[in-house]
Amino acid sequence: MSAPTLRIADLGLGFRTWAGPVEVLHGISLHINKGERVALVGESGSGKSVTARIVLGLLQELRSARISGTVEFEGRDLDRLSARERHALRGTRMSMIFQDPTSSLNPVYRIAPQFHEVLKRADPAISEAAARDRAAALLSAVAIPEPERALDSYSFQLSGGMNQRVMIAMALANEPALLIADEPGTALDVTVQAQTLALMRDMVEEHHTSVLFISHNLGVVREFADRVYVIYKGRIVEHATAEGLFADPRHPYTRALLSAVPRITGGGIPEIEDVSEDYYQPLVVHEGCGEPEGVA
Ligand SMILES: Nc1ncnc2c1ncn2[C@@H]1O[C@H](COP(=O)(O)OP(=O)(O)OP(=O)(O)O)[C@@H](O)[C@H]1O
Repeated sequence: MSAPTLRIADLGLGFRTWAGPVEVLHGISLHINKGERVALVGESGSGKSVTARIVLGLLQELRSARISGTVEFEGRDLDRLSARERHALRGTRMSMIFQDPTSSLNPVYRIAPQFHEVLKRADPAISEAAARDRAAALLSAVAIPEPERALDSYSFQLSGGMNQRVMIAMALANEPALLIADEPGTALDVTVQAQTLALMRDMVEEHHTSVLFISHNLGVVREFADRVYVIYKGRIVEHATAEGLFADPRHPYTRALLSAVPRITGGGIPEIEDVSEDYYQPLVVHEGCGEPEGVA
């Protein structure tokens, strides 16, 4: 049996800061099998983005960060790879979609040369013409009506929704095994956000891409994810199928989150003000969550 796409075991993270050491992750474990869409959901500052940055191999380069535990990507321990090897994985075997497309599209270049750069990461010899053909096909696949025109545009000439589509097409251009999606669509209006998510779901289903979906938004998680890990202050507190989590939330923190949602608009995650000792209760794992593939 093949290894899971991602397996994180007992991941710890601390930073040295001017005010002294801070511990940010306290032994996180999670896995994503091939083709699974897994959400990491929690309030601001709980440790979602730093987890993603470790998976991408970015925090390993930061001298103030101290990382412990294991991160295996397609069966390979990231710790045993060189910085150059980790760099080579980004944009090829794993890629990232950010909440704001303008942060990953360069306003100074038209879309076509940006696709060329992306495709060159997996195929350094690809010609400009071949890259353009491939990019046009990718843009058609994400339902951009006039791909050739979009390729000759700058990102600021395209609508927010179009830019999201371009970004999804670029992120999937090299057929990554893992897509990390950090709050996709929150910068957009609700209709565009829903379309973007539906498109992303179709694309990853078609290519059996695994997804680590990082979100504040419980409504979106419910729509998109197969399984969910709820994170609270650097600890996973509940692990469930998406269906199980919403039907039967068991950890006090998850319950507080879900009961708070109807009171705010847009399904976003509220800051829970009544912090309770109960939120530090141990991890709750629901039945039916499965094990990482290939692990006895
Ligand atoms: N370079 C750093 N040095 C010190 N502390 C950091 C650093 N990067 C992140 N942190 C801290 O780590 C914690 C987790 O941050 P992280 O960005 O992962 O949160 P998050 O769950 O992604 O929040 P949000 O939803 O707001 O993006 C925060 O308390 C943050 O201040």
